[in-house]
Amino acid sequence: MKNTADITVLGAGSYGTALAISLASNGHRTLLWGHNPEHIANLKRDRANEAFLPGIALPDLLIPEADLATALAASNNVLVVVPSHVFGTVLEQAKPLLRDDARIIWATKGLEPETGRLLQEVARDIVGDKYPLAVLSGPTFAKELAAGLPTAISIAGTDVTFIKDLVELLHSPKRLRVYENDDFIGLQLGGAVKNVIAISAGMSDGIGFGANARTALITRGLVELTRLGEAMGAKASTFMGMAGLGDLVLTCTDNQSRNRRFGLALGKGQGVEEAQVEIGQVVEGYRNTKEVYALANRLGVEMPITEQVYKVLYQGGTPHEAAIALLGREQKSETLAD
Ligand SMILES: NC(=O)C1=CN([C@@H]2O[C@H](COP(=O)(O)OP(=O)(O)OC[C@H]3O[C@@H](n4cnc5c(N)ncnc54)[C@H](OP(=O)(O)O)[C@@H]3O)[C@@H](O)[C@H]2O)C=CC1
Ligand SMILES: O=C(CO)COP(=O)(O)O
Repeated sequence: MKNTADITVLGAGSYGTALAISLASNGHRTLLWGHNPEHIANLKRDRANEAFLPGIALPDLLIPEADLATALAASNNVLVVVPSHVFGTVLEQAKPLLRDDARIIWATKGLEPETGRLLQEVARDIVGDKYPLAVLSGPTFAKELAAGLPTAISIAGTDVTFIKDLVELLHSPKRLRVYENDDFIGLQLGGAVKNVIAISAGMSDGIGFGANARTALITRGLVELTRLGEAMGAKASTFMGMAGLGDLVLTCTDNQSRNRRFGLALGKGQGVEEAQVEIGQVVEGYRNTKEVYALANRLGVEMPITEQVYKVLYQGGTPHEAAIALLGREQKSETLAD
């Protein structure tokens, strides 16, 4: 069989598979690489990813692949969809196998563990300046995307041609609307910070608070994200789009979100570890709360919701204490500067 593809996806979990399904459904030959050969063998046998997206058939043009070298030789377009804590590791593995004309995009939502660096910095550090980079961000639950339900998403990066080609590959007039955006930093940051705010919204609902509290958290979470974004050179207007408000509303309000479900479990009194095990998939906000909180402190940006989530996850605080601390803050006017 020919070893060429229009795009190679790295990461065969929920979202990597969903994006690969979407690309293949658009008529593009898509290689889907996963690091576990047994999992890839199951995908080939079942023509479905029963572990992550049960019951959804893989289109004929989606080719599961267990060998990284084969996957990376097949296409110059490389879409990375692994959790943020292994993003660097996977790029390190990929680096010696990349084609000269490779172009790298990721749909990972998070920051580098410990350093809190944006993934664009991690990628540049590992692969150098040679390859165009891009990010995909926005409100997109894997299951709905894979099922072909209408979805919209944003894309930004370092190279206009790469972005245009990616829009061509991803956009579907029937299912997926892809918006070009010129704020590379803002799109990455939105995807990381919304995870933290979704945990807070889940905690609030888990405690038994109502729609008023949840909506206040989304709204003030957007203020925190915008403040941090502006301090990092992003545009405030980006956060009124797909990767800001869009992803906040999605993940804070719907139980498909693992970050929200994690918060819900904590709000109901479950422990951090127990809640993660029960969810069984990546909960990016768990690690990313630490990175976002540290980043805010380094930049002197006030992020009270993030601070309270941090206290619950890492300092033994309870969701009730977090709520009391937020409600008891000093009165202020509703402007970004405050
Ligand atoms: N699911 C969604 O709806 C969305 C997810 N995202 C983002 O996409 C990223 C991936 O999330 P998602 O697919 O949902 O996560 P899942 O938990 O569903 O899957 C993660 C996948 O990554 C694999 N993996 C873990 N470690 C490595 C490694 N070292 N090398 C290669 N593969 C590895 C896992 O394999 P194994 O099972 O063997 O550990 C698994 O297949 C996250 O940043 C998430 O925020 C963004 C938008 C939507
Ligand atoms: O990023 C997502 C939707 O846009 C997925 O959210 P969770 O990681 O919380 O499930």
